[in-house]
Amino acid sequence: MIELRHVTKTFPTRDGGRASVFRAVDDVSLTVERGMVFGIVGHSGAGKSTLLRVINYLEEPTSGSVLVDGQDLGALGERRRRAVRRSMGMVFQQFHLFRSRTVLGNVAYPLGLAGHSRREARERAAEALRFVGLEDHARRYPEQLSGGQRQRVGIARALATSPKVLLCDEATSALDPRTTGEVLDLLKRVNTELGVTIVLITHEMDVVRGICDGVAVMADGRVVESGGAYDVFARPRHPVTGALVRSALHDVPEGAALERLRARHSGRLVTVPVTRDGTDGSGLSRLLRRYELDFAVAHAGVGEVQDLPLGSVTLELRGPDDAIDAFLTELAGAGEAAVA
Ligand SMILES: Nc1ncnc2c1ncn2[C@@H]1O[C@H](COP(=O)(O)OP(=O)(O)OP(=O)(O)O)[C@@H](O)[C@H]1O
Repeated sequence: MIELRHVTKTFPTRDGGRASVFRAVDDVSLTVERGMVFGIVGHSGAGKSTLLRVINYLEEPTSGSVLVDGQDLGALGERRRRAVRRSMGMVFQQFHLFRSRTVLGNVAYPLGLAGHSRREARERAAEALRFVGLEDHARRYPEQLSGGQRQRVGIARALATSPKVLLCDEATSALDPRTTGEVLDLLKRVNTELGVTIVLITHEMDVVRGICDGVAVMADGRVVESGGAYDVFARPRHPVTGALVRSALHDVPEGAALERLRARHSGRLVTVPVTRDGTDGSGLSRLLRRYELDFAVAHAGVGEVQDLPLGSVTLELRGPDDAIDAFLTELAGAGEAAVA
């Protein structure tokens, strides 16, 4: 388990020529349970990378504490702190592989640093490469691999030392959508088959949607909300979360998209959320039948988070005005309608 208690990280800066401090991470407390895939999301500059680097003390927090399995990293001696740090592997956006070493050499490298014999290092590296499906590429050099394969080498290297935790810094941001999916599937396997806890940071909601159990949303150095991935996305309480969710689902027509819908559909438009416990298709159709309303689907964006449906459909309602009003009132009463 990883526990952050009131963690703050400041950097010296100059404010109009005056020495000042910048709070990259500002009083963050959160808990990542063992065995979880935990996502930290937010826009660029929100403080995600700094927070991730604080977790394994690549950056020492200015104040607050980081506890890993109950051990306060700030209170440990150098030797024990290094041992805890070694139990956390790291995966980077730009892979950070040695160009002059083979794939096997790259994966074996941290094992050599950790004091394993050359033979043992190579055996364990070969095992890690098998896990990521690159055993046939062991003798190649990073340049001869695709971006997705390079990242799989990066993951194999992080796994070679058998970490309990994997910290992933925008691990898929340099990859195309299909390769992103493959790397996410691999990370999910690392989690379920090897029992490794994963903390990942990303600005892509699709990454979180794909594999995260829990999520924390960061803005201006702070965690503005956190919880189960589905709950946070289904009921965003902070505008940053709302914007991130909308940009991933594209489910609520706004601005020019809404104007285009209005030009195409002369009837009343209503956007209805689709959630696991809210209006599902059958409840909606029952309600439409009850008010004898006809409809056309104007827009829809429904995806999955943690294997559960999430999104919205926008309907053009057709029928008498008073029936539509009554329908909308009932829908709003159930806390479900957002009229477009
Ligand atoms: N070593 C440093 N010295 C000064 N400022 C820093 C340092 N590291 C980070 N910062 C500042 O802290 C803020 C948060 O940076 P951080 O990289 O953690 O954000 P992020 O959410 O990961 O964004 P990005 O995805 O763009 O990297 C930024 O404004 C950045 O300029």
